[in-house]
Amino acid sequence: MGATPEDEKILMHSVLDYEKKPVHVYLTPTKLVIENNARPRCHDDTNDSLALGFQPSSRFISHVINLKEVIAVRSERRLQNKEDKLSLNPFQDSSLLQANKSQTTKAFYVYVIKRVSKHKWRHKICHFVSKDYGTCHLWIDKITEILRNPEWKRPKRLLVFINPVGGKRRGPQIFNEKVRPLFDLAGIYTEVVITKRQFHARDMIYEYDLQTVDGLVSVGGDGTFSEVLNGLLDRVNSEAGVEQTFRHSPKSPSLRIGIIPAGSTDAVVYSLAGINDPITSALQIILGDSIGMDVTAIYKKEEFIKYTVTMLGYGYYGDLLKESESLRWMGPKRYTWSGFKAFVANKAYEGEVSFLLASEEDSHPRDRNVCYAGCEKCKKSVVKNSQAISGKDNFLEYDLGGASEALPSTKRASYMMKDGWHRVKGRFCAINLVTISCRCALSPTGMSPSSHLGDGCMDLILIQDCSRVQYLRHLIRIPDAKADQFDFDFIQVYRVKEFSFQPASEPEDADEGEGQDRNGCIIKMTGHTRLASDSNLHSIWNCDGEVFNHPSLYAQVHCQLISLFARGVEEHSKEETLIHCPSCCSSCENDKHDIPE
Ligand SMILES: Nc1ncnc2c1ncn2[C@@H]1O[C@H](COP(=O)(O)OP(=O)(O)OP(=O)(O)O)[C@@H](O)[C@H]1O
Repeated sequence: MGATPEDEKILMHSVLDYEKKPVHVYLTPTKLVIENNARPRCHDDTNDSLALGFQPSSRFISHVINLKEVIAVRSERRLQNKEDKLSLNPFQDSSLLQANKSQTTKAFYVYVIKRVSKHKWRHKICHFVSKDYGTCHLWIDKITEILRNPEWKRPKRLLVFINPVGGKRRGPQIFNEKVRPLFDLAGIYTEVVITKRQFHARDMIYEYDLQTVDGLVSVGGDGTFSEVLNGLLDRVNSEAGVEQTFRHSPKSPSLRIGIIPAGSTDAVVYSLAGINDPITSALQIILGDSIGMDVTAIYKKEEFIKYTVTMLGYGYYGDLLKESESLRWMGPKRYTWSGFKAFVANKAYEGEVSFLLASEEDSHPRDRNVCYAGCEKCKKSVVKNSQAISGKDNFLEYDLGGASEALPSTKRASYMMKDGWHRVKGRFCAINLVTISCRCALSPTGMSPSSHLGDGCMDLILIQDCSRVQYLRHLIRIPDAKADQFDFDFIQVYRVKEFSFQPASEPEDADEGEGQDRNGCIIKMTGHTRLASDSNLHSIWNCDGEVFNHPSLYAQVHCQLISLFARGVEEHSKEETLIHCPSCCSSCENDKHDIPE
């Protein structure tokens, strides 16, 4: 049961029927408190709608509804009018409707979210009946007024982009059947655009009057979200006069982005919510949940290419993507097949990786400190980052010595140069750089399970040239939440702020080092001896699931550059408490008002 709101101001009190029993109901600025009828009455029940000063007592409270988790409140009459017009009310089963027809004006419904299983949200309907029309409408008006509290930042108007070809091509259907009815219920106006081509969403964001909306919504996979993100960041930076030069400091947009998963991998949504469930994501948008997420800017040499949020993968994940692009007709299964082919090919690529370590002494990719909703590490990082930005160029300000000592037993084969950069040269099966954990259905804890959404760091995973058996041992640990997928001699992991890669075979190698101290030793990672062939010379980069053909790449992360309509992954133990909340489990179990999936 939630905290007793005895210390909260009581805005309203009435005796109402709830679950067919008379109960005392109290309204506070944040809660609806239901007290069972065992409490002795000290008020005239016929005129108690504003019985201020009558406090609930924790001894009698049977149910607390958190108003921050209320989607909407509706009168029964409004629902019945809608029912008459549409002949089907998606939020109510017909038996309940029939039963209530005799009380057309005295009942109201409170739609509140409920947690139905690990990370999955639905909504339930709490049905209240008052003695008269006036009391009923007083309750509706007062709750509606609280829900409109501007501090709760709930969106009222959204620009929605739906990719009709992403994933299993169900984007429009998912939006119309699962999301739109919830947005309508919450009174959110949407302008919907079904994208007609690649970059349609991005180009439209460049032109659209963004002042007229409270947020953008991407209905699709990671590629669609990436377009929306890049469109918004390009637009905001262009308007702010920020040139996207090498290592620029992008401006943070005030508009938030929501994501309704309808793609193949949905790694961003998975990492944000722990599940790729369109209804859960829609409910978090409605509640106005906000979370800051890191964004990585990537450059080819010094030329800005784009912003990314999930992963940059060279070698295994680059080859996998290259293969999968020609197999789009297979839908999401193409990744399994391409992954198998890339595994069998077992290629390794030569090059030099350079990186600037993060200064967080207490943080590294193997610390098992998972990022959950309300993550303290992310909260601290945003403050620390804003202090760093307000200082001068932070390029050489990281405490590299401290960070080096703090890293755990990870095999450290890098060499730190005088300029603070670490270098690793060798042959790599995979170079993976993740900005967030990159969870997905195949890997529920992600490519880097301890990566944070908003700590201003990327996790660098270097997989040295190794045998198929060794690589397979690593791969099979990825979906296993208890195993350490990085605990191998051929894998190194680092938490970094900046990164660059130069392939050994690129002609541009001749120019490298301009303006930087490149003197000093490079520790070589020795791998298996292979016969070099042309196809082994270089891979491509997999950037958020999109191909980037140029092997040399530079990446810099920006702490919580973007705000999303999301809550973060709720910790399982906390969720269980909520699911089995003794005060509400009976109404949760009895609820049968889900939108059909
Ligand atoms: N009408 C369209 N026709 C062709 N391509 C489109 C259209 N609309 C959007 N796109 C492009 O489709 C690409 C793939 O979309 P998306 O990433 O959403 O799906 P996915 O690849 O199946 O999912 P995921 O990225 O999660 O694996 C994106 O790059 C997007 O720009």
